[in-house]
Amino acid sequence: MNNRPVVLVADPLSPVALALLGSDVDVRHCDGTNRPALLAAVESADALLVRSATRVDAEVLDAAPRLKVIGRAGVGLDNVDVQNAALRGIAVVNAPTANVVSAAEMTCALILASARHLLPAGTALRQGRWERSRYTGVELSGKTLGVIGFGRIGTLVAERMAAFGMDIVAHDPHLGGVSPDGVGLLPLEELLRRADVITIHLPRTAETIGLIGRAELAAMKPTALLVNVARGGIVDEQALHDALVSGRIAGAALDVYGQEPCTGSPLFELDNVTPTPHLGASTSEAQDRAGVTVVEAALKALFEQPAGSLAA
Ligand SMILES: NC(=O)c1ccc[n+]([C@@H]2O[C@H](COP(=O)([O-])OP(=O)(O)OC[C@H]3O[C@@H](n4cnc5c(N)ncnc54)[C@H](O)[C@@H]3O)[C@@H](O)[C@H]2O)c1
Ligand SMILES: O=C(O)CC[C@@H](O)C(=O)O
Repeated sequence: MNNRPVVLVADPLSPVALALLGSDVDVRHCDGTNRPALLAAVESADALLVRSATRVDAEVLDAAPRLKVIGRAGVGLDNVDVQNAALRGIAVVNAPTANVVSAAEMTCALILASARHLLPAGTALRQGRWERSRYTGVELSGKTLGVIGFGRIGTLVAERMAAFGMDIVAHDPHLGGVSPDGVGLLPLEELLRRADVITIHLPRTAETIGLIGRAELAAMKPTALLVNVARGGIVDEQALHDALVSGRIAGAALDVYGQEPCTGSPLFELDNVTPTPHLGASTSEAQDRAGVTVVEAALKALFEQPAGSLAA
């Protein structure tokens, strides 16, 4: 069928979501991280579907005269120029709840892995070294978890880690001093001083970039573990490297990086760092939910008449 709206899929989406696109649209694929390919393909696109890898900035919007809707299959919208899209009348839809359980479970996995040195101990064993005393860990029960950003994922992490016997404190200035479930809200400096494990669950915004830098790392306990499953750039990676090398803090687990994909970093050389390649949302359940949410929203934007235009 000719004249079908073109839906450009620029990051891998779940097969369930792709099947839902159906035959009323012309589905095309490109690698959104390949800039020339993206700029060429978006020219004929009526809808653009992405995850976190494709950057949808002014240059992409300039190259997309037909675009009506951008679907972001996940939570963070920091890779989409939302304001610019709005000025052009392009709808932007995301899936704000689709992957939050997966991201929270990933965070808990990284907290446990860091506390018990699972990655370096397993790596040593694969290399033939049985290093039991080197990898003595710490218990989490009775320790304090500091959650920076107490929204959907931060709350889910707190609930889960409370089941391990952790005391929970949080920092979130946007909650107006009132936290769900009576969790103590603290100023950032106090949380940094008190927490044994600190986990970050913030959007990347002008306000949060560089929020955890040298001064904040210096305020933490020398035994502290820092976990970031939110966004790269919120933690200053050079300052973190220095703090980990000098023993200023004990360890870190990172799912996200200032530049992605990140295939080489001095942080990856350190035994007390547990790195993962932005896997927080990478479960089949989360990807199905996120993909279906944005496909449904994109089809609605393409085929439903906006209110007020029906009589025209
Ligand atoms: N690693 C992954 O795969 C993965 C998966 C999902 C989400 N994420 C990231 O996690 C982030 C958080 O997701 P969410 O669903 O919990 O979002 P959310 O909007 O529910 O919660 C974010 C919280 O951060 C708070 N906040 C904003 N600025 C702050 C600041 N300067 N200091 C303290 N708190 C601040 C907000 O008030 C809000 O309560 C997303 O924006 C996304 O970037 C990563
Ligand atoms: O699956 C992805 O692309 C990661 C998405 C995740 O970082 C999010 O913000 O939802």
